[in-house]
Amino acid sequence: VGGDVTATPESDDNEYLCPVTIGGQTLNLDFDSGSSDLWVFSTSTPSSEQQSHTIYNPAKSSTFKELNGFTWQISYGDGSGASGTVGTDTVTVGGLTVKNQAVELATAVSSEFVTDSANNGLLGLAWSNLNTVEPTQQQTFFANAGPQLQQNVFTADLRHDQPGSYDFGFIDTSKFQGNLNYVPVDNSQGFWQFTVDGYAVGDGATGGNSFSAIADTGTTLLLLDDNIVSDYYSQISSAQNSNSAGGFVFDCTEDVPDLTLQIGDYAAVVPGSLLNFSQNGDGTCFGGIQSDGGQGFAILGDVFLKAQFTVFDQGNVQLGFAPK
Ligand SMILES: CC[C@H](C)[C@H](NC(=O)[C@H](C)NC(=O)[C@@H](CCSC)NC[C@@H](N)Cc1ccccc1)C(=O)O
Repeated sequence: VGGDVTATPESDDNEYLCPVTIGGQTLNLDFDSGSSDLWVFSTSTPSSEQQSHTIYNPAKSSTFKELNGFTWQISYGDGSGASGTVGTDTVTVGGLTVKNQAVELATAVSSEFVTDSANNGLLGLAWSNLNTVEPTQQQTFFANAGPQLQQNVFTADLRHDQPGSYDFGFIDTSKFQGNLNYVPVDNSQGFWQFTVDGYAVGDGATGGNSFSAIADTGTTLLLLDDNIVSDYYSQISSAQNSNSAGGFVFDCTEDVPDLTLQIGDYAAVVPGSLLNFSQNGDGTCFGGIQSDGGQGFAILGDVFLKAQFTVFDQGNVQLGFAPK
């Protein structure tokens, strides 16, 4: 058994949204391999915060069960967050159904979520030890689905400015070139965390120290150590770190170099075209590479994941990468 679901980018590839059916109601959610809570805008969300969101109404679901007294509260690296109550329901993604899946109803959401009207909640795909439900931590959709999957994996094929896909339970070899390159994952902190062995800017030599990174489908950009960020932008003459823009910008006319991350034997190339991320409207462009804020590991978000086909292998606790 498996599932295949379309991942549709918001403008500027800011997020990728996928239809999820919960108790017969379909909402578009942000699939997030950097967290482990499945939460939704619901009838429990204050009407002032519901705005133009699609909301889940547990009262209309014949399979919803309240988990009395259970609560959740999550904070994200960008300062956003949400909290609320918990129940279970039947959740279907691309034809793959999990019964009695913990569904977290938002009673409060931060402004970033209120104003992001295309995003009606998150479906966490990190490891269940990151789930925030109390008093009893809950399993993710992927953890619950694992036993019924032909292969205990999901894959991500995100694209620039066009729909991509997530597949659960199988690896579609038509979606990538060559062979998959696997790297072991350290899931002790709940992330899909692994080691990057070096990097190269443009066609320069591969160097640098090895560093830790997480694969995070719910983060837009490619967030790296400040030293690597400085090295990269030193190759773009007009680049500057702009407080008003919130990061490194450069003239849109510039030729932006590729970045290669060496992951074991695999050279993961992120083409310059993806590293010229968006236009600021004043002739400058915003870079796809930005600082990881010094939290001790890099966050390989959608800018990186658009350039690779990625296998999140829950059964073997490893990640697989291949060019597309
Ligand atoms: C400040 C909070 C820290 C980062 C930490 N939280 C986390 O690590 C959470 C689970 N994950 C996240 O904050 C990040 C990974 C940060 S690595 C430290 N991934 C999920 C994020 N992209 C979800 C999102 C999607 C769309 C809009 C906004 C946010 C904690 O709770 O301690």
